[in-house]
Formats: sequence, C-alpha cells, structure tokens
Amino acid sequence: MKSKVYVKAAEFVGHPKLTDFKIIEQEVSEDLQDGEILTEAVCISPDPYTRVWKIDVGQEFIGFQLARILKSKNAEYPEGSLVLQQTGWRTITKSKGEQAWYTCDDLPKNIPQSSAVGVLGMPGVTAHYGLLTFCEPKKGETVMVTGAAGAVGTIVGQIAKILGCRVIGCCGSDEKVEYVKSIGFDAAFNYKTSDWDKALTEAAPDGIDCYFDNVGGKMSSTVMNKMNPNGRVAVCGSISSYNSTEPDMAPVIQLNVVVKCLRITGLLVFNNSDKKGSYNDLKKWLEEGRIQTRETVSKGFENIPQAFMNMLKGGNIGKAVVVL
Ligand SMILES: NC(=O)C1=CN([C@@H]2O[C@H](COP(=O)(O)OP(=O)(O)OC[C@H]3O[C@@H](n4cnc5c(N)ncnc54)[C@H](OP(=O)(O)O)[C@@H]3O)[C@@H](O)[C@H]2O)C=CC1
Ligand SMILES: O=C(O)CCC[C@H](O)\C=C/C=C/C=C/C(=O)C/C=C\CCCCCO
Repeated sequence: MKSKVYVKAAEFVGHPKLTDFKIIEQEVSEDLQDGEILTEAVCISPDPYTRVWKIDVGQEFIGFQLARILKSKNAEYPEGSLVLQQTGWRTITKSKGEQAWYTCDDLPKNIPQSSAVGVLGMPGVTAHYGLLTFCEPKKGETVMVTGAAGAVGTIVGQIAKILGCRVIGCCGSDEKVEYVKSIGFDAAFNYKTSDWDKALTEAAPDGIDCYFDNVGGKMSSTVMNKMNPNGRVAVCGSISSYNSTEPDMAPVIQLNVVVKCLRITGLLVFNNSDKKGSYNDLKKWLEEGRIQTRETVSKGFENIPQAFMNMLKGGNIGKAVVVL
C-alpha cells in the first residue's frame, strides 16, 4: 500500500509556514509478522508540542492520530478497532502497536469520533492528569486557566467545575470568552483587550488557589500576584513563546513563590501512568453530559499544516482536528 507522510522540509523560524512541510509517499507492505498491525488514519491531531519538539529537517512529522486497524496479528489491537496512536502525520502505518495509547471502540454516542484525539485523547488526558495530580483543587477554591478556550483549557475548566471550584480563565477573543462562559466558567476575559491585573482582581475577588498554566510568559507573572498562600501551579505549556524568535521577558515571580509558599510543578502527559483511567473518567462525564466538547474541524490530509498553523495563531475554539 502507499502511505502519504509529512516530513519537515525546513526548520521553523517564528510561526511555521506551508513551505516548512512536504508530503512524500512510502510503500508499506501489507504482509504482517506476528504482533504487527496495519492501520489507516481517520483523523490527525495538530498539537502545539510539535512546534517545539526536536524534529530534524527531512524527518517524519510527529503527532497523534486516530486510526482504523485494517489488518492485525496482535490480539491487543484487533482488526476493525479504532486506535489512538502517536505515529505522526501519515495515512497508512505498519507497527507493533508500540506507539498506541489505547483502543477507542467505546466512544460515547453523543460526541464525534474525532473526540478520540481531543477530550478523549492526549489533550483531555493532560487536563485530567495535570489538574488532579498537580493542582489538587478542593471544593470552593478558585482555579485559573490560561488558554481557556483550547483543547486542554476547556476540559480543565469543566473538570474544576465538577469538583465544585470557582473557575476563571483567559483567552484570545470575545467569542472564546462567551464560549467558555457557556460551558460553565464563572468568569473569563480576553487577554488581548483587557487590563490583566484588573480583570483578574474582578474575576477572582478571593484570590487564586490553583493555576493551570498553558501559556506562560507575562500572563503567568501577573497571575502569580493573585495567588493565595499555599497555592498550586501546574505548568502545562508555554505557548506564548513557542513561535518567538527572541527570548521572552517577564517580571520575576520568585518573591511571590517564597512569600506565599507556592508549589509550582511542570507536567508531561506521557508520565501519566494511568492514561486509560483518565480516559474512563472523561468518558463517564461526557456520557453524563457534565463535560461538553467542541472542535474546530479541517478536512483532508493536504490541509494538516494549515490547520496546525491556524491553531498556533488562535484560530481554533476547542480542539483543532483534521478529519481525513
Ligand atoms: N505538558 C503536557 O504534557 C502537555 C502540554 N500541552 C500544552 O497545553 C497548551 C494548550 O495546548 P492545546 O490545548 O492542545 O492547544 P489549544 O487548543 O489551546 O490551541 C492553542 C491556543 O494557544 C493560544 N495561543 C497561541 N498563541 C498565544 C499567545 N502568544 N499567548 C496566549 N495564548 C496563545 C491560542 O488561543 P487564544 O486565542 O486564546 O490565544 C490557541 O488557540 C500548550 O501550551 C501545549 O503545549 C498540551 C498537551 C500536553
Ligand atoms: O509524538 C511523538 O512521537 C513524540 C512523543 C509524544 C509524547 O510521548 C506524548 C505527548 C507529549 C505531549 C507534550 C505536550 C506539550 O505540549 C509539552 C510541551 C512542550 C514539550 C516540548 C518538548 C521539547 C523537546 O524537544
């Protein structure tokens, strides 16, 4: 079979460009050895980490996909199943399932199949693991989320509401602000048009206990000023600097950290040893209607780079997905 595969054609400088990507064709044999599976992608996930992950020019582009198993000699991944796997931006893949996270044959009926790369994929698992493990939110506490309208942020906010917290967030347009309020955020502001200090004071009159940080930079320094004593900060991402060509500058935070005894922890989703446990909790909440999901859908393999570039510039509400 022929597989279409994206390779990196040039190093990124600032925001990625279409010319930084190239499609090549690979021949993939349909003959399987014991343990092997042959898959065809049904949905590709453009994710921010692939902007900063080390991928050499000429190397295949990395990333998550939802795929249908066409043939299998592996009992764990049977023919016909859907599988979430980190096999990159490619159509046909032969593997031993070593890049698979889990099969997704039990997706809730009330959500699109592509949710398997969103709320039930790497971003949703990140939100669940990151919030519960590193922020440890308690009922009545205030949780602040940056990147609130995105794939991770929308789920962090909704889980925090389920736990009985006051949830506030910021995002990059008035439409996004209205969206996050519609899914339960108690307050939100457009960071492109607001006075951050004033907006945070209004949104969190009792201060912030938990900060789920997707964005980093100056916004995070501003949030630190509003943290309560013994507050917890989960540093999940730093997207404000992913496309920067110069080092970002932000006010120092150390005095806040010392005086308030803040706990700041970086997290990586692949260190979550119970990804399927996160999946199961999220699936239950989706079925119960306690979590809503939204996607910004692009169509076609040839449109993956454009969807990726749009997402990095804030063109998505909820999860950016590419359906093939
Ligand atoms: N640590 C881990 O294991 C993981 C970390 N992450 C991180 O979580 C974060 C969110 O990822 P994800 O939910 O998939 O992506 P999103 O769906 O949130 O999409 C990215 C969003 O980032 C926002 N953004 C872009 N540039 C800036 C900027 N300069 N300042 C502020 N916001 C900006 C845009 O929203 P807006 O319009 O609001 O600006 C854009 O929509 C990223 O930092 C990512 O690296 C994700 C998964 C796992
Ligand atoms: O997709 C692959 O094949 C690479 C491994 C992916 C990993 O196992 C799964 C998920 C990782 C998600 C990370 C998400 C982030 O946004 C983390 C933020 C930045 C990471 C930068 C790392 C740079 C290393 O070169």
